[in-house]
Amino acid sequence: MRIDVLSIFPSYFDGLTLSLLGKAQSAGILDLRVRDLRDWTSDRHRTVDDTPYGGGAGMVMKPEPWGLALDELASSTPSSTEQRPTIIFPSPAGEVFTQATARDLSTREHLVFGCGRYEGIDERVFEYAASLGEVRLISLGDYVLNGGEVATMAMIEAIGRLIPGVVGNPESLVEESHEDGLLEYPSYTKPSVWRERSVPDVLLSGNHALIASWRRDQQLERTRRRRPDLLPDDES
Ligand SMILES: NC(=O)c1ccno1
Repeated sequence: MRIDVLSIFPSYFDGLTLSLLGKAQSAGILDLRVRDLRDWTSDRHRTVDDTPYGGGAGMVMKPEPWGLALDELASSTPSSTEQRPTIIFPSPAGEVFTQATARDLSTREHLVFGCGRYEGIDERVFEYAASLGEVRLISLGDYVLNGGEVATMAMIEAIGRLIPGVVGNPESLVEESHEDGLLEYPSYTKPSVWRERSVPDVLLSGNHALIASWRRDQQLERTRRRRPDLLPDDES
């Protein structure tokens, strides 16, 4: 998978060279390229924003640098695919990002993330981008960040770990929160007693059927308590 990121703060993404995603890049599984949007400006001050038409506080990101940058990145979609790129703009006004979104996007060949700043990006950029690929405005949740960088980091991690070969043991992806629609069961490791707290006896029983049943019950209990909205109708 090829992932391009456009940001005026490219060093935000230095952390993506670490750990599993860093190893995936070294192994050629993930081709991550972070670019400075200012590289597509032409004035001495490398200007990317201006005042909003119609008045209002703050500044709006100018369309010109975005148009030039998206033209270049969208035209460099890996030749190995017929797919047009999926162009993602993190936005509190977008669809909510879920594990299903991550799984869907992990099947794409080319993702382009556009990180807005200030009061946002000129609306015509989203309209224009639709001529280059599939456009998705995506939100991490109902709150506002100062820009799209943190949301992009989170999405790249959630998507990247689902790409085959990134996580060593694919089995570890199966029993996770939200994979089966429920919150995951509690986990324990040695020592069996810690500060007078014991590991549940069932996990020491060696009875795999009993352990599986206990874990499912724990998932339902936790989901019922913390996220009743996720419960399937027959379990609510
Ligand atoms: N809620 C979000 O994902 C977001 C992105 C940018 N600002 O807020």
